[in-house]
Amino acid sequence: SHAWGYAANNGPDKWCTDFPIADGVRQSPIDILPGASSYDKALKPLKLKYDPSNCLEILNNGHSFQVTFADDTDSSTLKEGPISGIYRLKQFHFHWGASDDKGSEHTVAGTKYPAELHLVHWNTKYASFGEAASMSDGLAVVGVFLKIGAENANLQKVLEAFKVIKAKGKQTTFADFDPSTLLPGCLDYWTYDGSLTTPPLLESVTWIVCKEPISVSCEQMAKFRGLLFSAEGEAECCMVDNYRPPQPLKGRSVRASFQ
Ligand SMILES: C[C@H](CNC(=O)c1ccc(S(N)(=O)=O)cc1)Cn1ccc2ccccc21
Ligand SMILES: [Zn+2]
Repeated sequence: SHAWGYAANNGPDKWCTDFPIADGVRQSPIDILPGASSYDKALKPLKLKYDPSNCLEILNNGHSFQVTFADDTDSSTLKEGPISGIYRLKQFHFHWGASDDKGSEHTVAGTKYPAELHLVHWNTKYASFGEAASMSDGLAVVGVFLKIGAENANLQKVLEAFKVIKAKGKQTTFADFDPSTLLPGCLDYWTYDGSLTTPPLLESVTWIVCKEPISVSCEQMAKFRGLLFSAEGEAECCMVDNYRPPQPLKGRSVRASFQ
Protein backbone atom coordinates (compact mmCIF):
# COMPACT_ATOMS: atom_id res chain seq x y z
CA SER A 1 0.00 0.00 0.00
CA HIS A 2 1.23 3.50 -0.72
CA ALA A 3 2.62 5.36 2.26
CA TRP A 4 0.42 7.78 4.17
CA GLY A 5 0.57 11.49 3.46
CA TYR A 6 -1.66 14.53 3.15
CA ALA A 7 -2.84 14.23 -0.45
CA ALA A 8 -6.37 13.27 -1.55
CA ASN A 9 -5.34 9.65 -2.17
CA ASN A 10 -3.35 9.08 1.07
CA GLY A 11 -4.44 11.86 3.41
CA PRO A 12 -6.22 12.00 6.82
CA ASP A 13 -9.53 10.66 5.48
CA LYS A 14 -7.75 7.53 4.22
CA TRP A 15 -5.55 6.78 7.25
CA CYS A 16 -8.16 4.54 8.92
CA THR A 17 -7.55 1.90 6.22
CA ASP A 18 -4.02 1.13 7.41
CA PHE A 19 -4.45 2.58 10.93
CA PRO A 20 -7.95 1.74 12.27
CA ILE A 21 -7.15 3.58 15.53
CA ALA A 22 -7.79 6.71 13.43
CA ASP A 23 -11.43 6.24 14.56
CA GLY A 24 -10.38 5.65 18.19
CA VAL A 25 -11.63 7.19 21.44
CA ARG A 26 -8.75 9.59 22.13
CA GLN A 27 -7.62 10.93 18.76
CA SER A 28 -5.85 14.25 18.11
CA PRO A 29 -5.96 17.06 17.25
CA ILE A 30 -9.22 18.54 18.59
CA ASP A 31 -11.06 21.84 18.43
CA ILE A 32 -10.49 23.43 21.83
CA LEU A 33 -13.56 25.25 23.16
CA PRO A 34 -12.31 27.59 25.89
CA GLY A 35 -15.84 27.99 27.26
CA ALA A 36 -16.23 24.22 27.65
CA SER A 37 -12.80 23.63 29.25
CA SER A 38 -12.67 23.48 33.03
CA TYR A 39 -10.11 25.38 35.11
CA ASP A 40 -8.24 22.88 37.31
CA LYS A 41 -6.42 24.61 40.17
CA ALA A 42 -4.45 21.38 40.77
CA LEU A 43 -2.67 21.83 37.43
CA LYS A 44 0.92 23.00 37.99
CA PRO A 45 2.94 25.40 35.84
CA LEU A 46 4.95 23.74 33.10
CA LYS A 47 8.55 23.10 34.08
CA LEU A 48 10.60 23.03 30.86
CA LYS A 49 14.38 22.81 30.95
CA TYR A 50 16.25 22.42 27.65
CA ASP A 51 20.01 22.10 27.07
CA PRO A 52 20.99 23.48 23.61
CA SER A 53 23.98 21.10 23.53
CA ASN A 54 21.52 18.19 23.22
CA CYS A 55 20.50 19.42 19.76
CA LEU A 56 21.68 16.92 17.12
CA GLU A 57 20.24 17.37 13.64
CA ILE A 58 17.49 18.77 11.47
CA LEU A 59 15.80 16.54 8.90
CA ASN A 60 13.06 16.50 6.28
CA ASN A 61 11.16 13.26 6.91
CA GLY A 62 8.70 13.77 4.06
CA HIS A 63 5.85 14.80 6.40
CA SER A 64 7.45 17.78 8.20
CA PHE A 65 10.92 18.83 9.22
CA GLN A 66 12.10 17.94 12.68
CA VAL A 67 14.93 18.90 15.00
CA THR A 68 16.12 15.87 16.96
CA PHE A 69 17.70 15.89 20.42
CA ALA A 70 19.98 13.54 22.33
CA ASP A 71 17.69 11.89 24.87
CA ASP A 72 20.15 9.65 26.74
CA THR A 73 20.17 11.90 29.84
CA ASP A 74 17.68 14.10 31.75
CA SER A 75 19.22 17.35 30.50
CA SER A 76 16.28 18.42 28.30
CA THR A 77 13.05 17.67 30.14
CA LEU A 78 9.42 18.52 30.79
CA LYS A 79 8.17 18.17 34.36
CA GLU A 80 5.08 19.16 36.39
CA GLY A 81 2.22 20.69 34.39
CA PRO A 82 -0.43 17.95 34.08
CA ILE A 83 2.13 15.12 34.11
CA SER A 84 3.90 13.20 36.85
CA GLY A 85 7.51 12.11 36.56
CA ILE A 86 10.12 13.26 34.04
CA TYR A 87 9.62 13.38 30.27
CA ARG A 88 12.61 13.84 27.95
CA LEU A 89 12.58 15.98 24.79
CA LYS A 90 13.01 13.80 21.68
CA GLN A 91 12.28 16.23 18.85
CA PHE A 92 10.29 19.22 17.73
CA HIS A 93 8.55 19.81 14.41
CA PHE A 94 5.82 21.93 12.86
CA HIS A 95 2.59 21.67 10.85
CA TRP A 96 1.52 24.46 8.49
CA GLY A 97 -0.80 25.47 5.67
CA ALA A 98 -0.55 26.50 2.01
CA SER A 99 -1.87 29.92 3.08
CA ASP A 100 -2.02 31.88 6.31
CA ASP A 101 -5.70 31.00 6.98
CA LYS A 102 -4.95 27.35 7.91
CA GLY A 103 -2.13 25.09 9.05
CA SER A 104 -2.53 24.40 12.76
CA GLU A 105 -3.77 21.00 13.93
CA HIS A 106 -5.52 22.11 17.09
CA THR A 107 -8.04 24.90 16.60
CA VAL A 108 -9.51 27.25 19.21
CA ALA A 109 -13.28 27.68 18.90
CA GLY A 110 -12.83 26.95 15.20
CA THR A 111 -9.93 29.37 14.72
CA LYS A 112 -7.10 27.94 12.65
CA TYR A 113 -3.59 29.35 13.04
CA PRO A 114 -1.10 29.36 10.13
CA ALA A 115 1.18 26.88 11.90
CA GLU A 116 1.67 24.84 15.06
CA LEU A 117 4.89 23.77 16.82
CA HIS A 118 5.06 20.40 18.58
CA LEU A 119 7.71 19.64 21.23
CA VAL A 120 7.66 15.86 21.70
CA HIS A 121 8.67 14.34 25.06
CA TRP A 122 8.66 10.73 26.33
CA ASN A 123 8.11 9.36 29.86
CA THR A 124 11.37 8.18 31.42
CA LYS A 125 9.51 5.46 33.35
CA TYR A 126 9.93 3.62 30.01
CA ALA A 127 13.26 2.60 28.50
CA SER A 128 13.00 4.55 25.24
CA PHE A 129 10.84 6.77 23.04
CA GLY A 130 9.80 3.75 20.97
CA GLU A 131 8.60 1.86 24.04
CA ALA A 132 6.90 4.94 25.52
CA ALA A 133 5.13 5.71 22.23
CA SER A 134 2.78 2.74 22.71
CA MET A 135 1.90 3.45 26.39
CA SER A 136 -1.14 5.47 27.46
CA ASP A 137 1.05 7.79 29.57
CA GLY A 138 4.09 7.46 27.34
CA LEU A 139 4.30 10.82 25.58
CA ALA A 140 3.68 14.50 26.31
CA VAL A 141 3.58 16.97 23.45
CA VAL A 142 3.64 20.73 24.03
CA GLY A 143 1.81 22.54 21.23
CA VAL A 144 2.45 26.20 20.43
CA PHE A 145 0.42 28.16 17.87
CA LEU A 146 2.14 30.49 15.41
CA LYS A 147 0.34 33.62 14.28
CA ILE A 148 1.30 36.09 11.55
CA GLY A 149 3.09 39.14 12.91
CA ALA A 150 6.60 40.37 13.44
CA GLU A 151 9.49 38.28 12.15
CA ASN A 152 10.52 35.74 14.78
CA ALA A 153 14.29 36.00 15.09
CA ASN A 154 14.40 32.72 17.02
CA LEU A 155 13.19 30.87 13.91
CA GLN A 156 15.93 32.24 11.65
CA LYS A 157 18.48 29.52 12.45
CA VAL A 158 15.89 26.84 11.67
CA LEU A 159 14.86 28.55 8.42
CA GLU A 160 18.49 28.89 7.30
CA ALA A 161 18.86 25.10 7.48
CA PHE A 162 15.99 24.64 5.00
CA LYS A 163 18.24 25.15 1.98
CA VAL A 164 20.06 21.87 2.76
CA ILE A 165 16.98 19.83 3.78
CA LYS A 166 14.62 20.95 1.00
CA ALA A 167 13.80 17.41 -0.18
CA LYS A 168 12.48 14.35 1.67
CA GLY A 169 15.25 12.34 3.31
CA LYS A 170 17.73 15.21 3.55
CA GLN A 171 19.28 15.92 6.95
CA THR A 172 22.10 17.97 8.37
CA THR A 173 23.77 18.53 11.72
CA PHE A 174 22.08 21.19 13.81
CA ALA A 175 23.79 22.27 17.01
CA ASP A 176 23.29 24.57 19.94
CA PHE A 177 19.66 25.42 19.45
CA ASP A 178 17.55 26.23 22.50
CA PRO A 179 13.90 25.31 21.83
CA SER A 180 12.76 27.35 24.84
CA THR A 181 13.33 30.41 22.62
CA LEU A 182 10.26 29.20 20.70
CA LEU A 183 7.98 29.23 23.76
CA PRO A 184 5.50 32.06 24.38
CA GLY A 185 6.04 34.37 27.34
CA CYS A 186 2.95 33.06 29.10
CA LEU A 187 2.77 29.27 29.55
CA ASP A 188 -0.94 29.03 30.36
CA TYR A 189 -2.21 25.83 28.70
CA TRP A 190 -5.09 23.51 27.93
CA THR A 191 -4.52 19.80 28.46
CA TYR A 192 -6.32 16.60 27.40
CA ASP A 193 -5.62 12.95 26.64
CA GLY A 194 -4.96 12.35 22.94
CA SER A 195 -2.84 10.75 20.29
CA LEU A 196 -0.12 11.21 17.73
CA THR A 197 -1.62 13.32 14.93
CA THR A 198 0.12 11.26 12.24
CA PRO A 199 0.19 7.52 11.66
CA PRO A 200 0.58 5.32 13.68
CA LEU A 201 -1.85 7.65 15.57
CA LEU A 202 -0.93 5.98 18.86
CA GLU A 203 -3.17 7.00 21.78
CA SER A 204 -0.23 7.75 24.06
CA VAL A 205 -0.08 11.55 24.22
CA THR A 206 -0.86 13.93 27.04
CA TRP A 207 -1.47 17.08 25.03
CA ILE A 208 -0.41 20.42 26.50
CA VAL A 209 -1.52 23.26 24.19
CA CYS A 210 -0.33 26.78 25.05
CA LYS A 211 -2.98 29.49 24.96
CA GLU A 212 -0.55 32.23 23.81
CA PRO A 213 0.82 32.00 20.26
CA ILE A 214 4.31 33.01 19.13
CA SER A 215 4.79 35.23 16.08
CA VAL A 216 5.99 34.34 12.59
CA SER A 217 6.19 36.71 9.62
CA CYS A 218 4.52 35.92 6.32
CA GLU A 219 7.98 35.90 4.68
CA GLN A 220 9.05 33.25 7.19
CA MET A 221 5.90 31.23 6.47
CA ALA A 222 6.77 31.37 2.76
CA LYS A 223 10.06 29.64 3.60
CA PHE A 224 8.22 26.78 5.37
CA ARG A 225 6.24 26.35 2.14
CA GLY A 226 9.44 26.07 0.12
CA LEU A 227 10.20 22.66 1.64
CA LEU A 228 9.21 19.58 -0.36
CA PHE A 229 7.23 16.43 0.46
CA SER A 230 9.06 14.85 -2.48
CA ALA A 231 12.58 13.43 -2.61
CA GLU A 232 15.32 14.60 -4.98
CA GLY A 233 14.64 13.37 -8.49
CA GLU A 234 10.89 13.05 -7.89
CA ALA A 235 8.30 15.50 -9.24
CA GLU A 236 8.45 18.44 -6.83
CA CYS A 237 5.58 18.61 -4.35
CA CYS A 238 5.55 21.56 -1.92
CA MET A 239 5.33 20.65 1.76
CA VAL A 240 2.12 22.46 2.72
CA ASP A 241 -1.13 21.53 4.50
CA ASN A 242 0.66 18.82 6.54
CA TYR A 243 -1.99 19.02 9.25
CA ARG A 244 -4.71 16.61 10.41
CA PRO A 245 -8.11 18.26 10.99
CA PRO A 246 -9.77 18.18 14.44
CA GLN A 247 -11.13 14.80 15.59
CA PRO A 248 -14.23 13.91 17.68
CA LEU A 249 -13.87 14.63 21.41
CA LYS A 250 -15.78 11.38 22.28
CA GLY A 251 -16.59 12.49 25.81
CA ARG A 252 -13.13 13.74 26.77
CA SER A 253 -12.76 16.79 28.98
CA VAL A 254 -10.26 19.57 28.33
CA ARG A 255 -8.74 21.19 31.40
CA ALA A 256 -7.31 24.71 31.62
CA SER A 257 -4.35 25.72 33.79
CA PHE A 258 -5.74 29.27 33.95
CA GLN A 259 -9.00 31.01 34.78
C1 LIG B 1 5.91 6.64 16.39
C2 LIG B 1 7.15 7.06 15.64
C3 LIG B 1 6.88 8.05 14.55
N1 LIG B 1 6.02 9.14 14.94
C4 LIG B 1 6.40 10.07 15.83
O1 LIG B 1 7.46 10.01 16.42
C5 LIG B 1 5.46 11.22 16.06
C6 LIG B 1 5.76 12.13 17.07
C7 LIG B 1 4.89 13.20 17.32
C8 LIG B 1 3.75 13.37 16.54
S1 LIG B 1 2.65 14.70 16.85
N2 LIG B 1 2.31 15.42 15.44
O2 LIG B 1 1.45 14.12 17.38
O3 LIG B 1 3.37 15.60 17.73
C9 LIG B 1 3.45 12.46 15.53
C10 LIG B 1 4.33 11.37 15.29
C11 LIG B 1 7.77 5.85 14.94
N3 LIG B 1 8.50 5.09 15.93
C12 LIG B 1 8.05 3.95 16.47
C13 LIG B 1 9.03 3.46 17.32
C14 LIG B 1 10.10 4.36 17.30
C15 LIG B 1 11.34 4.40 17.98
C16 LIG B 1 12.19 5.49 17.76
C17 LIG B 1 11.81 6.50 16.86
C18 LIG B 1 10.58 6.47 16.18
C19 LIG B 1 9.74 5.39 16.43
ZN1 LIG C 1 3.03 17.24 15.23
